[in-house]
Amino acid sequence: RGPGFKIKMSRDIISFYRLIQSFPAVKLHLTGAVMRATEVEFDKAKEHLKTLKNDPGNDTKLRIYALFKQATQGSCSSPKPGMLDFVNKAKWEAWNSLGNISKEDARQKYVDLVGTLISSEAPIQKEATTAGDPKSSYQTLQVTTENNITTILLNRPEKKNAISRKMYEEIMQALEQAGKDDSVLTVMTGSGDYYCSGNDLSNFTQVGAEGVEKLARDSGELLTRYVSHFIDFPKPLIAVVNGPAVGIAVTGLGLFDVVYATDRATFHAPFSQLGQSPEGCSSYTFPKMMGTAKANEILLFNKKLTAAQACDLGLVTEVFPDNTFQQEVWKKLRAYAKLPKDSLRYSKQLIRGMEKEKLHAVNAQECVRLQERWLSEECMNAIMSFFQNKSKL
Ligand SMILES: CCCCCC/C=C/C(=O)SCCNC(=O)CCNC(=O)[C@H](O)C(C)(C)COP(=O)(O)OP(=O)(O)OC[C@H]1O[C@@H](n2cnc3c(N)ncnc32)[C@H](O)[C@@H]1OP(=O)(O)O
Repeated sequence: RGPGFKIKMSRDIISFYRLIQSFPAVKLHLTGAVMRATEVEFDKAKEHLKTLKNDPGNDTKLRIYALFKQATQGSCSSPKPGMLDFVNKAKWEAWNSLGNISKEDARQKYVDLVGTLISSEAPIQKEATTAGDPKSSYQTLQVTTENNITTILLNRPEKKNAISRKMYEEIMQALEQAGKDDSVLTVMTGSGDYYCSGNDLSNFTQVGAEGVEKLARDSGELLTRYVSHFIDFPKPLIAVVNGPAVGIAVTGLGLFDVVYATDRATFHAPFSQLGQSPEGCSSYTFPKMMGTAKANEILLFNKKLTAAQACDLGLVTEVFPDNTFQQEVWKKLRAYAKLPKDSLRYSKQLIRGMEKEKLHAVNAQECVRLQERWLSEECMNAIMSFFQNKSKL
């Protein structure tokens, strides 16, 4: 058996490429211009294989493996591995299935197969660098994909990442893209010292000619759509809470799958102080998560939680010291992002699926109540106070 047999079949394409590289050097006894050219192509194909971005799947990997073995060692003559040695048996079968095809034929097929894989990726690479790529056109966010993780960075640090109307729209757009892209995990985090100070209160000061009723209706519609994007998000969604969180940035956490927080973070949902009522499905998720009595202190009486308290109540998964927060969290996330993508998606859908209908109903009900609240004197006074610098949370 060659050294490649030590490697598990389920590893990604990079591991697979290492497997191929670890084989003994190819010794070809070929003569003549045409055959030497094929040898050069074969070496080039090995190099090209390194540049593949997407895992071509186990069947193709087995085919590449078999062609490589046939091209370099000839027909398979090793004994068939035992029934329970699944990985080596699959490799042996792939190689053996090539029968007596010549080394030259196998080499040519290897070159052709790698060429097909590379060219099938070419349009995707081109698309990702197009100037009009929506990922690079956000005004209030920075969206990046690296190590199988798409990160949505709330990027209005000068306003403590308060969510303007533009930002609501851009977050929805970023979630739609992240839900469809090749990443395994999606992360939301904040730039600067805050995670997010919640709704930008100036959203309520831009009253058009059609009056405040229209503004309240539009805001209700916007909020319903916004929260729905979290309810329906198809893959694991993780909040990296890098600092204080306020309002909808707290209530929406019940719709994330994992929440990591720095010990500097606080969690504050000051609805009654603002003359408003809960949103982000928190009127359902918070009592369910922590019990009604604990939820009431937060949602009715504006109790601000420390990160440790939020963790005890189940709103936060784990708290980290601020000085090692980023390092520890990202190390964890990079490891999670190596897990099989589809398995994570389907598992999330099983965990959340039964609740979706209920969550949409709660969202709709909360938004109807808020439309009424935004027109109330209590709410208008609170917003005026903030902008007259009379009140801060
Ligand atoms: C379309 C409608 C959907 C509605 C959804 C329903 C959602 C509800 C909620 O989210 S309710 C929660 C709303 N948030 C707040 O009430 C927070 C208000 N902000 C504050 O109390 C404070 O700014 C603070 C405690 C977050 C931070 O205080 P401090 O550290 O002293 O910083 P500054 O106050 O100086 O803030 C810097 C700068 O940012 C502006 N800013 C901060 N948060 C908001 C905000 N939520 N809305 C608008 N602007 C905000 C602040 O005014 C300062 O701006 P300036 O430098 O003065 O221009």
